[in-house]
Amino acid sequence: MKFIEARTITKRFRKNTVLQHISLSLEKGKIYGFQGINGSGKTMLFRALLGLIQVNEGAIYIKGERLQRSKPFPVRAGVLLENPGFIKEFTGRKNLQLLASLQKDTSNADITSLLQEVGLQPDDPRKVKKYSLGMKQKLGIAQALLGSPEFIVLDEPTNALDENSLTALENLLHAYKRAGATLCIASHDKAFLQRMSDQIFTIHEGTLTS
Ligand SMILES: Nc1ncnc2c1ncn2[C@@H]1O[C@H](COP(=O)(O)OP(=O)(O)OP(=O)(O)O)[C@@H](O)[C@H]1O
Repeated sequence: MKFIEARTITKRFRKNTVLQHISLSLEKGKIYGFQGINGSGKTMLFRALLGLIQVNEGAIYIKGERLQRSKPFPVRAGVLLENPGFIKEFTGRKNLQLLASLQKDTSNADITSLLQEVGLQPDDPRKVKKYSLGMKQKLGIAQALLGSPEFIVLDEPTNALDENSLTALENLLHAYKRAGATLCIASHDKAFLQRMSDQIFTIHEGTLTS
């Protein structure tokens, strides 16, 4: 069974068609790259696959189950979309602890290792409002990976990362893949996408090609 299947989905905002008859089929334990110019529809496609927007036509299936607004999302998903939400008055750890409290099976030790894995100091006393851009990006990635989700969606995860942090991110994402996660990654960094992806899709004006 496919992990995710989109069958001829179309999304329109009034007369503007932002996704056009997109079909795709994603397998478990693979990394899929998405490239395309600004405004081509990458984020919109991610929102649709996550059930965050309702499509006008077509359907999306996760592990064979049709996505429906009335039902909870069928698998645990971790998401980094533009402008991740943090509570800026809290430390990075406290932000993750808050999220983890919604998940029964994420311990403090898990949070410590995750912070280390993304390249943040687990006991950094600074509040997030004092974080640099790259640190916020790392915390956003940690939020997406918290609780080892089966489905990981990352929009521009390399933004603001230095060279060493980029290498660490690549290793980390490969580890999640080896553990069986399915990843969708949008990036303007072609070399990064080439290194990471089992398959790369290109989106152009809401239409998908591979
Ligand atoms: N809420 C909205 N209402 C109407 N149109 C929208 C809305 N959000 C995005 N769009 C339009 O949908 C299209 C696709 O946008 P999307 O954010 O998916 O692009 P993208 O490929 O992720 O771009 P970027 O590389 O800049 O992140 C664009 O034409 C955009 O203007």
